[in-house]
Amino acid sequence: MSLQQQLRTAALGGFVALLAAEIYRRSRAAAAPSPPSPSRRGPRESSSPRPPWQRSSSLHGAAMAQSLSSGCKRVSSFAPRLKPHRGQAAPHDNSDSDDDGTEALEQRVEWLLPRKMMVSIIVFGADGNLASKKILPTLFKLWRRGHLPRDAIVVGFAQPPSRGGKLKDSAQFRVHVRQCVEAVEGARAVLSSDALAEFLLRCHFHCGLFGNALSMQRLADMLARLESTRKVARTAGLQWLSHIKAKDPSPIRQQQAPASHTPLRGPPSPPGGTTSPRGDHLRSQRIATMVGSFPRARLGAQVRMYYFSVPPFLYHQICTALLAARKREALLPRRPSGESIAGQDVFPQPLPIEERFVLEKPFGKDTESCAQMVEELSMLREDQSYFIDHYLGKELVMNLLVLRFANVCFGAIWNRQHIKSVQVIFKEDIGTEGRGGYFDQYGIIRDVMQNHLLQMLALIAMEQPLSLSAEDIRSEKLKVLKACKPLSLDDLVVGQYVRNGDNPGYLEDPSIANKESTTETFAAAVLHVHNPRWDGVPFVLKAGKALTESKVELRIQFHSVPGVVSALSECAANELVVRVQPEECIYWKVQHKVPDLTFKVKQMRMDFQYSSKYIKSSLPEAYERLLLECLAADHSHFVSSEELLSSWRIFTPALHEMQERNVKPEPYLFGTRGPAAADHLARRYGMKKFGGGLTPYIFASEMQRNNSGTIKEVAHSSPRGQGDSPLKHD
Ligand SMILES: NC(=O)C1=CN([C@@H]2O[C@H](COP(=O)(O)OP(=O)(O)OC[C@H]3O[C@@H](n4cnc5c(N)ncnc54)[C@H](OP(=O)(O)O)[C@@H]3O)[C@@H](O)[C@H]2O)C=CC1
Ligand SMILES: O=C1O[C@H](COP(=O)(O)O)[C@@H](O)[C@H](O)[C@H]1O
Repeated sequence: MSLQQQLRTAALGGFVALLAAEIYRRSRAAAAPSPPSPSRRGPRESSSPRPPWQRSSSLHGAAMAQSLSSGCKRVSSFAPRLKPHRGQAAPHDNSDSDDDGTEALEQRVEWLLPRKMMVSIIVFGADGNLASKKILPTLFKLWRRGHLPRDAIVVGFAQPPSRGGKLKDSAQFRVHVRQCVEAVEGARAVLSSDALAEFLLRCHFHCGLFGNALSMQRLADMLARLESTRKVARTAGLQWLSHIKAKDPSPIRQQQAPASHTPLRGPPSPPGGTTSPRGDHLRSQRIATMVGSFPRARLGAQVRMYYFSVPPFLYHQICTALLAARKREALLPRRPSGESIAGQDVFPQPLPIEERFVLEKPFGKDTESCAQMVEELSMLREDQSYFIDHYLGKELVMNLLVLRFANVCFGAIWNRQHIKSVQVIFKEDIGTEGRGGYFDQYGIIRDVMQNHLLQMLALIAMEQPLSLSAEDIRSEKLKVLKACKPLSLDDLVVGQYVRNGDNPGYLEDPSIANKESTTETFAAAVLHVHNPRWDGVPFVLKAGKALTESKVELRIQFHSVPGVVSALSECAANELVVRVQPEECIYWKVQHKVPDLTFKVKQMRMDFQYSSKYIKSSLPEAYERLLLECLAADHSHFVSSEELLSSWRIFTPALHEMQERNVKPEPYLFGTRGPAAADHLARRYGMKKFGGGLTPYIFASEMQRNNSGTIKEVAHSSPRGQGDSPLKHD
C-alpha cells in the first residue's frame, strides 16, 4: 500500500472511531440521567415526578418481599446506566437481560416515608465524633435525596462549652453541620448546594447538661415550639409565616420562612397520580402497601427520634430526664387558642407524640453489664428502642437474605453436607487513630466481633424466617445465637499491632493511657453452631486493625467434589465470596477447563460486581437506611435486646478467662496479616486458601500411564498468577 493509501485508510479509520465514540457518547447521554440541577425549591418541592437519580434505591423488607413474591418481574423500562468503574473496560453483562439490575433500582419505592410526616430528629452529642462523621452528614444526604419528610427538623444537643462542649447556639451548630457535610462530601460539592442551605434552616441547637431535668424540660419546650410552628406553617402556609415574621423577627422564626420554603405547595404528583387531598391519601395508602414493613410510618403522629451519639453510660440518665420532661409536657394544659391567622388556630391541638430511641453500641462489656443496661433501659418500651448495628444496614449484608432465600440453588446447598467452613472477615488497614481511649476499654472482640461479625454470621446461618417482618427475622437470628456454643480459649487467637517503619504501634497511640495495655487489636475465633444444619461446620470470625488492607467479606467454602476420579476430588473446592466492602461484589470460585488443547483445570471467578451493574452513588449507606427505618418504626435491621444478651453469652466466658489468665496478645507488625497463630487455627479446622493458579493436576491427554496401567497424576503446581487466562481470578 502506498503511503497515500495508508494515510487515507488511517484517516478513515480515525473518522470511524470518532463517529463510533460520538454515537456511544450520545447514546449514553440519552440513557443516563443528567445531573440534578440545583433547584431553589429544594429536593422535595419539584412539581414533576422525581427523576431517576432522586428515586429510592433502598431495598426494604416489603419491597423485597414484593419482588420475591412477584418473581422479580421487570416493571419499568428505564435504560440501563452501566458505568465503567475505575480502570475497568465497559462492563459486560452476565445476566440474560441486559438491564435488569439497573431496573431493580428504579422500580423500588419512591418515597420511603410519607412526605407529610411530622418528624423531629434530636441528636444527643451533636458535637461528638460519631455525630460529626456520620449522623449529621447522613441526615443531610437523606434530605438532599428527598428522603426526609419535608417538614423534618434536626435539633442538636450537647453540653455547654463551659462543660467541655464545642457549640453554644444554633448559629454555631449550623456552621458545624456545614463543616461536617463538607468533610464528607468535599467543599466544592457543598458550596453551591441550595439543598444544604435549606437543610441548615431546619437545624436547631439546644445546649444543656445530659441527665439534667431542667435541660431536658427546655429541650422538650423547644421541640414543642418548633413542632407547632411547623404544623401551623404547613396548614396556613406562607401567608402565616410572613405574618409571624413581621410580628416576631427572631432569628429562628425568620430562618424557618426562607423565600424558597413552600409549605403549602402540594407534593409532586406521583407518576400518573394526582395532588388532590384524595390523591394524597391514595398515595400514602399506596406507600403503605408498598412499604409494608413500615407499618407505623403514618401521618397522624409527631415522631421524635432521639439519636444517642454519646457514650453508653449516659443513656440511663438522659432517658430518665427525658421521660420526666415528657411526662411534664403531657400534663401541661393546652395553650389557649387566642390567635387565628388565615383561619388557622395558631396553637393547634398537638399531634400525639411517638418517640424512638436510637442507641449505639457498645451495649455493655459482657453478659452482666449488658443485662444491667437492658434493665436500666426498661423504662423504654422494646418497640421504642432501636439498638443499632450499622453492619445490618450495609447493602451486601442485607442482600444475604435475598441471596439465600430467593435463589433455590443456594438454598439447596446451604448446609453441612456441602459447606465445609464459613469465614467472616473484617480487616482495617488503619490503627486506632485517636479512638484509643474508647478502644482500649473494649478491644476488637467487643468492638466489632461480638456485634457486627456475629450478626453477619447469624444471617448466614439462620433458617428462612416466616416472613420478612422484624419479629420473624430477629427470632430466626436469635435461634442461631442460642445454638452457638460459648467460645473456648482454645479456639481463639489474639494479637496486638506493633510499630512497623513509620507506622506506630498500638501502645504508641497518644490516646492510650495504659502503655502496658494487653487489649487485643486482632482476634481470630472459631464458633460452632449446634443445630442439624451446621453441626461440624467451623465458623471462623477474624477481625483486626492495622492489617494489610481494609476489607470485609464472607467466605463460604464448600467441600471438595466427591467421586472416584481422585484427581478431580483434589481440585480446589468451590468458594462463594460476598464482599461487603469495599467494591461490593459476590463471586464464586469455580473450576473450569482452560480453553486449550490440553485438559488443564483451573479455578476462576464468576463475578457479580455491583459497580458494573449499579451506579455506586446510588447504593445507600448503612446509616441512611437505618435512620429512615427507625423513622418508619421498622426494627428489621436493628438488634433486639435478647440478641444482645445471647451475643454476649457466646463471648463472655472467653473474655473473662482472658482477663483472669492475663492472656498476652501476640504482637504483629502494623500493615501485615496479623499473628501467624491465626493461620494455624484456621488450618486446624481444615481451611485452605485457594489461589487462582492452576490446580496441581493435569488430566486426560497429559495423564501418564505407568507401567501397571494405572493413572498417575503429574503434579504441576503453578505459582499464583502464572499462566493466567484473561479470566479473572483471585
Ligand atoms: N465514633 C465512632 O466511629 C463510633 C462511635 N460509636 C458509639 O457512638 C457513641 C458516641 O461515640 P463518639 O461520638 O465517638 O463519642 P465522643 O467521645 O465524641 O462523645 C460524644 C458526645 O458525648 C459527650 N461525652 C463524652 N464523654 C462524656 C462524659 N464523660 N460526660 C458527659 N458527656 C460526655 C461528648 O461531649 P463533649 O464534647 O463535651 O466531650 C459528645 O457530645 C458511643 O456510644 C460510641 O461507642 C459507635 C460506632 C462508631
Ligand atoms: O463499629 C465500628 O465500626 C467501624 C467500622 O465500620 P465501617 O462501616 O467503616 O466498616 C470500626 O472502625 C470501629 O472500630 C467500630 O467501632
